[in-house]
Parts: sequence; C-alpha cells; structure tokens
Amino acid sequence: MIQVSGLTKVYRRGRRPALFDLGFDVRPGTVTALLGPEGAGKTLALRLMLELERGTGVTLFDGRTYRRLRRPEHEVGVLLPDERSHPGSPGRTARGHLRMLAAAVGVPARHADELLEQTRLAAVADHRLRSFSAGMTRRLGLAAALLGEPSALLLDAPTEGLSPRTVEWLHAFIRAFPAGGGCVLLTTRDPREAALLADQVVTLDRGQQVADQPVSEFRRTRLHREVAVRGPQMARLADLLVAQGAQVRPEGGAGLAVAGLGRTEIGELAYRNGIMLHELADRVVEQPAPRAVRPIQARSGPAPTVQLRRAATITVGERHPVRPALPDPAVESPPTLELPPVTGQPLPDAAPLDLAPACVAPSDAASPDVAPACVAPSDGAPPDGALLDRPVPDEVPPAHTVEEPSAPPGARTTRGGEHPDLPVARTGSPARRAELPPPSALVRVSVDPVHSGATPEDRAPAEHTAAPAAPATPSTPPAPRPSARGSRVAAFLAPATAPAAARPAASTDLADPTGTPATPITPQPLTGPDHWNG
Ligand SMILES: Nc1ncnc2c1ncn2[C@@H]1O[C@H](COP(=O)(O)OP(=O)(O)OP(=O)(O)O)[C@@H](O)[C@H]1O
Repeated sequence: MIQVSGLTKVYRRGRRPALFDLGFDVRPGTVTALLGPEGAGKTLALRLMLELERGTGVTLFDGRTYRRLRRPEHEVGVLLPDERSHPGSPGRTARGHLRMLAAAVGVPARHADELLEQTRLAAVADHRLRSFSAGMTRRLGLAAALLGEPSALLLDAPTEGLSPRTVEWLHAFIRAFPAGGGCVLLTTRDPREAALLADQVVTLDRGQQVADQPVSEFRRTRLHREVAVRGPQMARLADLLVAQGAQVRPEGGAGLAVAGLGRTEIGELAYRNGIMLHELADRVVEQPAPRAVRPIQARSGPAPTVQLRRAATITVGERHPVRPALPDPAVESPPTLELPPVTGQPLPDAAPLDLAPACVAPSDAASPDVAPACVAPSDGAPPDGALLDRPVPDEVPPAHTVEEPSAPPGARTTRGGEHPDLPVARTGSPARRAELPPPSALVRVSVDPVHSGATPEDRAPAEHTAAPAAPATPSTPPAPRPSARGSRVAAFLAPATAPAAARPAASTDLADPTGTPATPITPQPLTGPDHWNG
C-alpha cells in the first residue's frame, strides 16, 4: 500500500510549484498510472516519494516513509530514468552487475542469476553493459529493482523508448506483478497505456493533480472511439454520414474522423453509394485532460519560522519576506476543475486495439553508476532523523500534524520541506484525511509558539520538542506483505498458474465505456536473441 499526500515542490520562490498537493493511494494488488504530458511533474513526484528530492508532503509505504523503511530494497523496487538508461559500469557484465547489487541488497548471488533468467537476460548475462540496447538495459534495471522481492514497484516511464515487442513484454510483466498482492505505480504520457495497464489513473497537468479515476471512468471520460476514413469522395460521404446521425470531423483534404457509427456501417454506407474508400480504421482518441481553473499565484504572507533539526529554531522571515506561490490557505477544498464534456460514446463493434508505442521517446538522462534498487536517498535530503519543521496552523489536518507518544503535549510536527509557506498539512478532504494512517507513522513536528501566535501558556510544552531521533514505531502494523519471495516474478513467469486474483483482468479495449474486462493479457516469453534489440 502506498499513500501519497500533499506532495509539493517549488524550485524557485515566487514561481509556480513544479508539483502541488499531489495525493492518491496505490492499493495492494493494483496498478496505478500517473499520467501527464511532458513536464507535468511525474518524475518529480516519484523522486519526492522516494525522498530523493526535498519538498513537502508525505508518502507512506505500508505505513512508513521511505527513509524509515528498514530494508527499502525489499519493500520498494524502483526504476527511475537515470538507472534505466545506465544501470552500471559499462565495462561490467550484466551478471557481475546484478551479483554486486545482490550482495549490496543482501540476497544470494544465485537470486541474481534467477532474475537474469526471468527477465530473459540469461543469454547476454556475460556481455558488457556497454553493448546493451535500451530494452536490455531496461530489463536489467527491472531485474535490479526486483532483487529484494519488493512488494511495491515504482516505474518511471518504463516503456519509453522501447521496441513494440519489449513494450509488450513489459506490459505483461506489469500486469502480472500485482497478482501476488504487490502494487505498481508507473508514470506514462500515453493515456492509452494508462488505460491498458492501470486500475486507477491519476492525471497530472503542469504540476497539479486534475483527476484520480478508476480506469473504467478514465476510459469513459478521457478516451473515445472513432473511425478514420479516407478516400477521394469524402464530402459526399460526410453528408451521408451526418444524415445517418454520425458526428463527422474533417481531417486534412481527404479524411474524416467519424464518431457515432461503426466501421462496418460506414463501409456499407460507402459501398451502397458507390464511394471508394482508401482507409477505414478504428482508433481511440484522447479527450483533453481537465484543467484546473484556479491558477496558483504568487502572494505575500507573514514571515515563517523554520525549525531545522530538533534543537535549532531559525527565523527566516526577514531574509525571505516574499512568500512563494500559494493558493488561499483558507480554502480547504482542492481546486475547482473544469471538466470537458463527455463525448465518448459506446460503439457496438469495440475491437481490441493495438497499443502503439506512442509514448516512446529516447531516454536522455545521464546517470550515475548506481543501480536502481540501491539508490540511496540523497540530493540534499536531510539526514535520517533530521527534521525541517515549521509552525503548523490549527487547521492542519491530523494526517500531517501528529503527535508522537514521546512528544510533549501540544508539540506538533510535519515532514520536512524547504518551503515553509507551502501547506504541507492542507491536503485533501476530511474523508481522505481519515483514511490516512495514525499519526505515529509520521514524523514529529514542533511549533514555534512565538511565530505561530501561541499564548505563553502554550509555549512551555512546545519549546522542548527537540527530542533525540528515534525510529518511529508505527501504531498500525504494516499492511500484510504479499507472498513470499519469488511469487510476483513467478506470477509473471508462469502466468497460466498465477492468475491475477487481486485485480480484475485488464481489458485491451481501451475505449470500452463500460470498463468490462476483456481477455487478460498473458505474458509471452520472447524467443531468440534479436528481441533484445529494443
Ligand atoms: N532542477 C530543476 N529546477 C527547476 N525546475 C525543474 C527541475 N527539475 C524539474 N523541473 C521542472 O519540474 C517540472 C516537472 O518535471 P518532471 O521531470 O517531473 O516532468 P515529467 O512529468 O516527468 O516529464 P517527462 O514526461 O518529460 O519526464 C517540469 O516543469 C520541469 O521543468
């Protein structure tokens, strides 16, 4: 179970946040897609979740933040852009690379060999990494992420830049993974890929979450089916189609996009009227994502107080009189959304569609020589146990403002962030707050009573909140781990014997407005060495 709440990141004060108040859950046995165009903040969201980037908000993996996971590689498998493009030293063999990672993760070397088999890399296990194609590199990154048998996978644009055949393999893997009770969070720019893989689709636009929908609703509202028609007599055909009640949109000089009539009916209509056709094809098109109406604007505000670590209190208000962009803190509800009209219509001849690799793009990241599963949180994140605290207003919801048993009465804390103005605690509806785990799973907070307007009576307990760091003990037991080692990968390797019981079979009919599951995709082993040239 992954719970994301209030993730926010501002790169420059006064600028629009690169990510603002992202919140969603990834339930066990499901796949969630984080969907958005280029620059929407998908990668940033994953980096914030893994505490590779400083920001505000909280992400809990089975009730703990990533930093507080005892053995993170055994809980969360990660495939980020850096790792997927350059998994390790170019002169090292795949086997040597994975065995090294196995030693670091604390699993036997033979498990690395097993994963090479499972990701179909055995044939090239002794090849140097410099000779690996993008597809092979991605598989190796996936093998590294799976070394610790994690219950959750975080995959950033996993199919980007891969050949259709490797995409197909990876899709099958992703859909099979939750069968053992694990969960997958992946990012993608392609709505069709989201519809094909995910149970839940979270849509991001320019850093703002604009939708969090079950896939059936996503298909109904964001995808719709139409027929592409081309030929030399399109004007005449368009008149006939409109007379039949179809919605017709011209496409170029000799093309039409037709909604409301099936391919067969259109073909028969053309035939009966002696109209020649050059093309007649089903396709799924995307509706524009809903846009947030209220933009995030810069404004001034009172000076904040930031408490760094536990003992130090630093007032930064004089140095930073202008506060970064924020919406009105009095508004508790999420931004109003302007939803486009639903124009998708169920059409009778809903045939399964190919998933074209429309989301592919060459990966560009230069990378450290670090394997995904072994990436340690860095990049300025505070050391373990360190807090970056700040005053929290009274209306802060309990999900972010918590009291640990060891903290003095009245002491509050929130997970550290670099922007004291951003409303760490102001996320989600009361209902969502109630869903979040009890406070003890979060980190400690303290209030500077001077700057928070507390009375002198209030100050005493608040001033000594700087207790030594101690590993948090969640008051709730972590969600039951899925099956034992190997079960999830085995589910992929032997899909016929490991049906995805925890989630409905995904449908390849992307625009199916009913969301009715179709034939599940069965992972197909690839044969021959040439398929690695992905
Ligand atoms: N170091 C940085 N400094 C300033 N802005 C940044 C920085 N890193 C990312 N951004 C901005 O944050 C936003 C989110 O970037 P991010 O890489 O998360 O987008 P994305 O949705 O993953 O895009 P893509 O699909 O292209 O990978 C972008 O607008 C980007 O320009």
